[in-house]
Amino acid sequence: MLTLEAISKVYKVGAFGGRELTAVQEVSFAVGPGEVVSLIGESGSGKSTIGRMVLRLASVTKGRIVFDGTDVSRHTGARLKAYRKKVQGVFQDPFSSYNPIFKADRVLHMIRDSFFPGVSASQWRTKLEESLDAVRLDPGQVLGKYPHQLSGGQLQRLLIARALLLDIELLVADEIISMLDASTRIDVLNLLAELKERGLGILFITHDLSLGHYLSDRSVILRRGEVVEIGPTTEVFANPKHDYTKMLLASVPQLHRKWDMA
Ligand SMILES: Nc1ncnc2c1ncn2[C@@H]1O[C@H](COP(=O)(O)OP(=O)(O)OP(=O)(O)O)[C@@H](O)[C@H]1O
Repeated sequence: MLTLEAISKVYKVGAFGGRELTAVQEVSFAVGPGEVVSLIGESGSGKSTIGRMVLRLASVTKGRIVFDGTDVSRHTGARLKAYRKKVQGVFQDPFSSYNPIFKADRVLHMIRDSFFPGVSASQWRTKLEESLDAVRLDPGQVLGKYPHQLSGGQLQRLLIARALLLDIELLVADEIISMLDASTRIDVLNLLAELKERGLGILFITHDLSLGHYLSDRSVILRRGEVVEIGPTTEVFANPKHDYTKMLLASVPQLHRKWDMA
């Protein structure tokens, strides 16, 4: 479904854009239908830049993003809009995705305006109910409410419902549970697992190895913009080959162990 072929991103930085920063260097991997691929790395390793390139929110400096056999990396206009019907993203901070002066479900109605202008009110209502049902939200509890009246978990689910309105094939989930409390995290992770069962491909971006492990079929370990290790998650976690992966795994806190000051 999605294949990244040696994609690179070079940002112009410094005064007047006089310097270049290579944030992502020749990264290649694939995400298939019903597959969860974790993209794991420390802060600044280039994870979000890759997610933003996949979502076509950042331009691709070099390489190709192939989706269902077509290079989408330079799509614009109607072709980009068609791609975005299939590929959507949800990000870390659910609160920043909402305008506090509008009701939260405005994010859903905006999808109708831009993608389904011809759909009748009753057809839209059915579609809305289906997508809220898929993320296990009760319409009565969330529709007509302002963002501050909803929890972080509800807002994050609403954003996933928004993506589902479009019959997406791939979801880019960029640190979507980092800001949620522990019990809501498991809820959202379980929801992603259900969506995976229905055939949705998920690119799960995280700096947290334990979260990366929970859901994913394959893991891509990123360091300073380059892939250092890639493979089935169980193998990468049980038998890490690269020193950087070993270091990341060693730094995961162990619940049964106390912090050793020595
Ligand atoms: N718009 C931008 N302009 C210039 N440099 C950028 C831009 N966005 C990101 N960078 C730089 O690119 C590198 C990779 O950043 P990116 O946000 O992709 O990393 P990340 O792994 O997602 O980090 P985090 O987990 O902290 O979000 C960093 O050095 C960052 O400073």
